[in-house]
Amino acid sequence: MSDADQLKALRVRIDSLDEKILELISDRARCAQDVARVKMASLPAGETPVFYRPEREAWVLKHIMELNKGPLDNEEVARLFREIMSSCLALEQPLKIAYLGPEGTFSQAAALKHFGHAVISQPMAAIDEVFREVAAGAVNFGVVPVENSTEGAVNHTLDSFLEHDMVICGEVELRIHHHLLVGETTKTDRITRIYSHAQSLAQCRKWLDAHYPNVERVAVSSNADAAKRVKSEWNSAAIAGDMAAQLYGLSKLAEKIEDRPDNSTRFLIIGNQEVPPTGDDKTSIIVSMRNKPGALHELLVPFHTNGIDLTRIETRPSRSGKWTYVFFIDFVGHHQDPLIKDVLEKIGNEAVALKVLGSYPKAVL
Ligand SMILES: O=C(O)C(=O)C[C@]1(C(=O)O)C=C[C@@H](O)C=C1
Repeated sequence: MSDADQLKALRVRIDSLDEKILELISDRARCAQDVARVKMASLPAGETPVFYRPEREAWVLKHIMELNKGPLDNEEVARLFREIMSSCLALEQPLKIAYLGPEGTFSQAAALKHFGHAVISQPMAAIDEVFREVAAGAVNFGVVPVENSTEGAVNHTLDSFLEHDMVICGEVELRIHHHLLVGETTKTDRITRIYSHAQSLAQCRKWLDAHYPNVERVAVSSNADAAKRVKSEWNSAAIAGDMAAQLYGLSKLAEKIEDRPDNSTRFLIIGNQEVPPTGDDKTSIIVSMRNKPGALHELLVPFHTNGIDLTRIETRPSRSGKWTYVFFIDFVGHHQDPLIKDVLEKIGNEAVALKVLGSYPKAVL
């Protein structure tokens, strides 16, 4: 067979496989519609069903990854199924998601990674606004950054948890790649100013010291805002990610300029929905202890004696008294697990205040 004939035969095969895939996807979508009907029928009149089920979504994605035999890698296969599930859920209920805007931020990329593209994503001007939109019921969920592997905690997010009653329903981790972006009119040899968010400037500090030591670094409210500014300024550049570059039509003068190649940010999904255990969960709590010597030790002992894996501990001023502090703690397990229940009870007995922010499936993607 000639190359042209081989290509033709392979494309006929691909067409026929696509038809089968389409049939199967449509079948799956009809199943999701039936699921929605069952969820609605099983509720007393007036109550809204819970369509979005993070614990089930985590199971589906993990199951697919376990079954996968290649040639596509696990992450790629899970990403495809993430989008299929996102479209199926949109048939049941289109989710509204608030994120730290403007459009093109890493928070938006995190929201789409977690929920897929079949959601209505709404940019907010500040982290606190994301919390307020969720609390007011104007959106179903919010996506907020909570920690970066290079720069540490995002304090605005931690402080917002002290002011709002919110449930953490999930987490998502995003590898953060920064690029130096310029517009069509930028004179690349005469750059005098580089815009970015303060965290991003910090994440690229060494690269900037080496390549643009004498250029002014200007911190703005977001990377996307930085990208927007360079469009109209011939002597400036921005540090931002792929989404912002695409959105504002900028090109990359230098790629992946973050100082640490593993630079990642963890985001939290906030809402009003308790998530049942999956067997592979994390829990986040806020605790304030009495201001006395050994208070932190006392707090940590029950975790240690029960072999519970702490994944993060952060301290913030409590806002209710001078020199008093609260601890934000993440650990492995679900607050409904008997062992975790026991530990929380012990801590609760010693603490001034203890609040479970939520238990949620560990990030799958
Ligand atoms: O299993 C459910 O409860 C569904 O609604 C179906 C489905 C899916 O497409 O697999 C859709 C949305 C949920 O978040 C979880 C799973």
